Amino acid sequence: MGENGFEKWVLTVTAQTPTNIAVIKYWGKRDETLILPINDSISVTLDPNHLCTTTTVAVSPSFEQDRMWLNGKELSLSQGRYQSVLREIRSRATDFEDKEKNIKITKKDWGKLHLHIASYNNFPTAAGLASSAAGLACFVFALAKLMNVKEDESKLSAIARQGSGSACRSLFGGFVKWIMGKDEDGSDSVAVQLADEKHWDDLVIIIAVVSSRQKETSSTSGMRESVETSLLLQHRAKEVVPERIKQMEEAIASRDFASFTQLTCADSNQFHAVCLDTCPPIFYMNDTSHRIISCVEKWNRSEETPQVAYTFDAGPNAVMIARDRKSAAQLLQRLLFYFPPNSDIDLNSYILGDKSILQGAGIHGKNDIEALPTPPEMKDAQKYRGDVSYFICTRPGRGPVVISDVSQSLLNPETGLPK
Ligand SMILES: Nc1ncnc2c1ncn2[C@@H]1O[C@H](COP(=O)(O)OP(=O)(O)OP(=O)(O)O)[C@@H](O)[C@H]1O
Ligand SMILES: C[C@@](O)(CCOP(=O)(O)OP(=O)(O)O)CC(=O)O
Repeated sequence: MGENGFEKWVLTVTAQTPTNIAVIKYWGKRDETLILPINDSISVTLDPNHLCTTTTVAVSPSFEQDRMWLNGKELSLSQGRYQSVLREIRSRATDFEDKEKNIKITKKDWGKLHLHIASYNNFPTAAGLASSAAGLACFVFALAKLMNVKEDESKLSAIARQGSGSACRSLFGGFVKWIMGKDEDGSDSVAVQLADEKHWDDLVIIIAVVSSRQKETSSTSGMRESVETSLLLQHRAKEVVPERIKQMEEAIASRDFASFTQLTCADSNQFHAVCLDTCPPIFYMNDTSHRIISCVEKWNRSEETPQVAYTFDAGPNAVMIARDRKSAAQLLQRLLFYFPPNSDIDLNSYILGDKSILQGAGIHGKNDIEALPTPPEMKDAQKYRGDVSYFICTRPGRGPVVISDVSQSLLNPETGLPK
């Protein structure tokens, strides 16, 4: 290992990884431990400038056990999923040498050395914004870099998959497909990139973080119950998704927004229909979610061609994908008309992310929100003030990167403890 006799060195790597939103949903496993799905899925990676996980991993002979801190609080790594991922990564570690620092770690050493991991999500954790996807992908990506794992992103995706299914799609930017695979050991259940983030860069994504008090069923247990009880899920996985995957791949390749929207909305609605078809039924969307669907559907129908796609994961938050900046501005006007902020909230904390969309919508202050006209396609002018906590404006984004700027490390380079 270290050859300086003192064994005091700490070696660190910091990485940043995006989150993703599925447009053809993963819902249901055929293997719970390996996390193998019952159908393929497709996602869009979200811009890490607005939603991302940053993780620093460190190794040192002075560490006495594996430890992890999430958003500054220590959490246990004893959970089966973290253990599977750590085992898989360690088994692929290769020799590492830093002559300058006089550090040498052999493949065998990696099995004995302990790790410190500190991670930070720049958005709320466990709020239905897929923190587990970005988090587990970053965990795997950063450790793979530290341990000199020489496998490509698809191979790493098969490891991230064992931490959380949707995490495997966060190993790539742009548009990503998780191929369900056939092998029993899961080696062919991997993510691949369909197109990078520049392929369709007109798209603008607006997320409505919907206020919700109720505790939701976790994705893991929800999908287990659906597999056990929903006949609609069997039909969906066998008959519906395979066809939709083909059509979605074509829609993305040809930037066909009308087909993209039709498929995205239909698939989100079918996923929530499966939840209702589960016994006992699972309700992820709430009244606000339904109002957002209705607003987008009415607007799309009033236009010659669809302007916005919507999709909802295992929670009430809406993710809306607009055709371009102009339609995103018009969407934001509609959303702010129906869901103006409470009086104690300022505009700056109500619209997060790419605030330039606000300018496009002609909204410079809260007064402009109050002055918004009723959207022409709507007769109902009722407002639902405070039903949305905040909006995030973003776009399709890039995949994981290593951050070489040491000032961004979350662990102290001397002690290996959180800064
Ligand atoms: N940065 C991270 N590093 C490692 N693990 C993380 C990280 N962020 C989240 N997690 C793990 O994911 C869990 C939260 O996942 P959960 O599925 O409940 O919420 P979510 O992913 O934010 O929402 P959803 O899956 O509904 O979109 C955390 O309790 C933690 O175990
Ligand atoms: C509705 C979804 O977001 C479900 C995500 O499920 P998870 O990946 O969170 O579940 P586990 O594999 O059990 O960790 C749809 C999707 O992302 O495809």
